[in-house]
Amino acid sequence: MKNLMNNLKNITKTTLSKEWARLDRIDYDYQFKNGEWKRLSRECYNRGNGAAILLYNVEKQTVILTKQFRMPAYENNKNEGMSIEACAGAIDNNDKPLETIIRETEEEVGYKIDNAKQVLTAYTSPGALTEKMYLFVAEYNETMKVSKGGGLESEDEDIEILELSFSKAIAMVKNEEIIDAKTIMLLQYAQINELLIPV
Ligand SMILES: Nc1nc2c(ncn2[C@@H]2O[C@H](COP(=O)(O)OP(=O)(O)O[C@H]3O[C@H](CO)[C@@H](O)[C@H](O)[C@@H]3O)[C@@H](O)[C@H]2O)c(=O)[nH]1
Ligand SMILES: [Mg+2]
Repeated sequence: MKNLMNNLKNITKTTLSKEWARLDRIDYDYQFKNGEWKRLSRECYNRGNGAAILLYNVEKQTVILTKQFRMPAYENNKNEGMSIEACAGAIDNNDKPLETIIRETEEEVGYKIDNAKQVLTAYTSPGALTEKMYLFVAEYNETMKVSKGGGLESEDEDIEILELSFSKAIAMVKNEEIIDAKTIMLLQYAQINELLIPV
């Protein structure tokens, strides 16, 4: 690919690990603001992009979230392994974010949605991950519930489905029971744009 930045050249990539996802070391010459060139090196973890969705119900003033074990969070803090998150999934190579999120919503929480709106796009950790997340919202109701959800056994997913009042979810952000970034962004998006109103 053509290099669009003229303060960057001689980019080489070395794959350090390639099991579930790929860890590359990328070496490059970088020109600082003072004009000086220097060879630098950064490790980039590539597990593709992702999509996440906040399901909300205006009549009931509720949202659907998931709870699952996350080893990286547990590794950081043994009390934080069980993570409360908006439904989310990795985007397969040729999929569009919308296709991914429709599929993941059915697999993880059992709702067949027809109307999802993309509202935010965010790098989740641009110093370390190549991942960009596409964030959606959609209304849900009981007529859309088509299966029990819980995730794919074939992928060893073990997902608990939570239906919470919006007020409770916002309170859980404040008291740090919800500490997943994409989930906080989506809940705050809903609050700022008054999709739901916490009491
Ligand atoms: N064997 C194996 N399985 C893995 C590994 N890493 C993840 N998995 C499993 O692969 C499945 C992927 O499930 P998805 O629903 O597609 O993704 P996700 O884990 O929910 O991640 C979503 O949210 C993340 C941010 O919190 C995003 O990073 C990601 O892109 C995606 O949107 C999960 O069951 C997960 O446990 C690994 O290193 N080894
Ligand atoms: Mg998931």
